[in-house]
Amino acid sequence: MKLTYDALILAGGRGTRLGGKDKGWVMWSGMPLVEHALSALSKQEPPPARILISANRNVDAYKQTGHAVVTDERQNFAGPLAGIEAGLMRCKKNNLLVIPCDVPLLPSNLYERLQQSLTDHPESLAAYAVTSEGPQPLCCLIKPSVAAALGKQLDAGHGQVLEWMTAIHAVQVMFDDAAAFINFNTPEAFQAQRNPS
Ligand SMILES: Nc1nc2c(ncn2[C@@H]2O[C@H](COP(=O)(O)OP(=O)(O)OP(=O)(O)O)[C@@H](O)[C@H]2O)c(=O)[nH]1
Repeated sequence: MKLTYDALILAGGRGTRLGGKDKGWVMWSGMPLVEHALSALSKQEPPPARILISANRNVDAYKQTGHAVVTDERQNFAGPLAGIEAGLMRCKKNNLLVIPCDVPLLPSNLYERLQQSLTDHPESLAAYAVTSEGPQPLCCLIKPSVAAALGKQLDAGHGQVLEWMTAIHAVQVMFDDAAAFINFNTPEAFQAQRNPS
């Protein structure tokens, strides 16, 4: 029997390196990044039972995608973990696949590989992607039972994602295709990808 899971698209950041733009609505290859993220999720096998969008601006526009929008409980852009915390408040049963909105080329086996690794390591609370370019801790699958520990971590002022993943002994899952995890977070990154094949 295949497991059911939910997904969370992180689109709640400041977008400072893109001049403060709301990254989910920045266009690339004919679509806003949030639509690329939705497309990447629809290609997962199986696709998520439910998709949540973590956003702190343009909430009504995100709702127009037809998915539930979750805003951070913490003020002033406390970072991606604050978005994950708010997502987990709405997802108490299923594992949660987290993806950032600014990684539009994600592989279609992201969920399958991360879930397999959690199945292989049942004691683990999370699994995240790693490529030859380094860890990609925001491309992760987490168990809902981690919510309380995450809240405490944030209360203590520790917002670093990799630090948290290390603290909870998350499993690393190696993906060969580093290009699939390219982060579109600077004007240069968009420029470099202007003509995708
Ligand atoms: N919910 C939520 N998501 C965030 C927050 N900060 C960053 N993110 C998301 O986390 C992912 C990685 O974000 P970063 O690139 O580190 O930060 P950013 O704010 O998007 O961009 P910069 O300000 O240029 O660093 C993106 O998908 C962001 O939308 C936050 O405070 N809350």
